[in-house]
Amino acid sequence: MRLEGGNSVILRVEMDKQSVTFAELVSVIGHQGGDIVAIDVIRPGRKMEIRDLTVSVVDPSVVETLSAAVAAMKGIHLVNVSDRTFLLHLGGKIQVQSKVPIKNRDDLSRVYTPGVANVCLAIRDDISKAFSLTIRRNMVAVVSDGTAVLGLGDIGPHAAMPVMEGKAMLFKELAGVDAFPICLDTKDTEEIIAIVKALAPTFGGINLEDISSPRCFEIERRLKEQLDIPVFHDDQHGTAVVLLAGLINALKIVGKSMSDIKVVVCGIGAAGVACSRMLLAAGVTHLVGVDKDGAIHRDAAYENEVWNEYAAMTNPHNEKGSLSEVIQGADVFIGLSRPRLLSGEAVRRMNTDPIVFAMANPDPEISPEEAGPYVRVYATGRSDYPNQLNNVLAFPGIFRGALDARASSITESMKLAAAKAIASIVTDEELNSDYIIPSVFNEKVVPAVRKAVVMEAIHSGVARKVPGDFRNLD
Ligand SMILES: NC(=O)c1ccc[n+]([C@@H]2O[C@H](COP(=O)([O-])OP(=O)(O)OC[C@H]3O[C@@H](n4cnc5c(N)ncnc54)[C@H](O)[C@@H]3O)[C@@H](O)[C@H]2O)c1
Ligand SMILES: O=C(O)C[C@H](O)C(=O)O
Ligand SMILES: [Mg+2]
Repeated sequence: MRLEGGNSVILRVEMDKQSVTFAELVSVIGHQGGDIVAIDVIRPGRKMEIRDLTVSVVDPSVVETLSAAVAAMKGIHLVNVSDRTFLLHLGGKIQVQSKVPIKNRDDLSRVYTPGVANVCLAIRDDISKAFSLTIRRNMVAVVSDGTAVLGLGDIGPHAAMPVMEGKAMLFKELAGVDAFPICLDTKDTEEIIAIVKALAPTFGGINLEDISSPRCFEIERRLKEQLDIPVFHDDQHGTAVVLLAGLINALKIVGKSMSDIKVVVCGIGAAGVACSRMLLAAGVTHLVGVDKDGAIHRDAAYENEVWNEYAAMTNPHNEKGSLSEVIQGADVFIGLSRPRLLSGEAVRRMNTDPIVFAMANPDPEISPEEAGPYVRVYATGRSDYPNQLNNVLAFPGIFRGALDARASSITESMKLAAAKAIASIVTDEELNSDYIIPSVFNEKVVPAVRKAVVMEAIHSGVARKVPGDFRNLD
């Protein structure tokens, strides 16, 4: 059995108490490398009893032998073995909830016909009232076509849904933004643009997610042109914001500056292109991008037009070759590609105090175990290692700020301000190689990002409203 996210399983067992004791069961599980961390009695009984045992294992590969040993015990019927992560997904992770109860005719006639009609007419006469009188004010669409889901690739719209539901949960839990996942059964650029455009009256913002490159660039650009609400491709810009925040702090640890470092970005897709642009805007000059066929350089004519633009703005020495060649002497590696593409041996050939951000999800380009002996600062996109560089640090606060300022778009300066805000949460006293970026659970993150985004929205003229808590600020 493959354990998904966490090393524990739930065994549902039916016990015949006349032929087996609980102590015997505990002993068999312990013998097989399992540790019972929780017990729930599902159906009590004097003779037969059903219990759910949450069993933690250090090595997930023992689950099969452990289950077989339990199933083989006299007086035990192993009803099923479930992964806690799968159980958590039963029936999906979010639901729609009403804000007001409907208890009587009076309530009914106000939330619904006839009362609702006047509200509709008020919006017909002044469309901006949709922001005050409907869910639009606080509602974001999380839109995916399932073509670049995490690092899993094109797994389709149905399989993408758990990630999109997860993003919606994070919006709500971290920033109070209502978000709805929408997985589209089309990969056609024109169709996606038309559908999202048609959906826009329902939403105050559009978060594009896990749409593969290069289509994602065109889809985002065209939707930004056509819509007057923020359109934000999270894998590009959320990632770039967090990456910059992490790099600002990592460079303080190694005492290097943006203008002096050589950066190698691996995976020049949605995230890789946007992160590279962000780094160039932040002052990096020596940046080399590497994709499947090696370094992106100016002597090639790429079918992917974005790579031709990329070649023009990066790789100052027009380096060619594979990742293991161009990594030579690099100060920073940024992985936004696939698992296990970087070897410890390659990291050994980087400059002194190498910084490795292996951000592919769910499995990084190099594991912490392999990178450990050679790196000075190491980060991944995952929550189970130190230094989680994940766009979840950015998108909730960015949309919170954009919605509160009723911004018509999210500008470059809003993103830059968000990156600096995230970086600044880690104080100089706290900063160390295992703490370059605040935790997702750090309660300062969303307010700091929101504030930075609102201020910049006002300065850059895209705010259509000044939130109450900003009215008396200069
Ligand atoms: N930590 C985060 O916050 C975060 C955010 C966004 C994306 N990511 C991760 O980054 C990866 C890319 O995401 P994306 O949305 O940009 O996807 P994408 O499909 O747009 O880009 C992936 C790129 O990797 C390239 N690639 C594939 N094999 C390669 C190889 N052997 N060597 C070099 N490049 C190779 C592909 O050609 C493509 O250009 C995924 O693993 C994703 O989970 C992480
Ligand atoms: O979903 C994540 O954890 C981050 C990012 O959006 C990704 O696609 O990997
Ligand atoms: Mg994503």
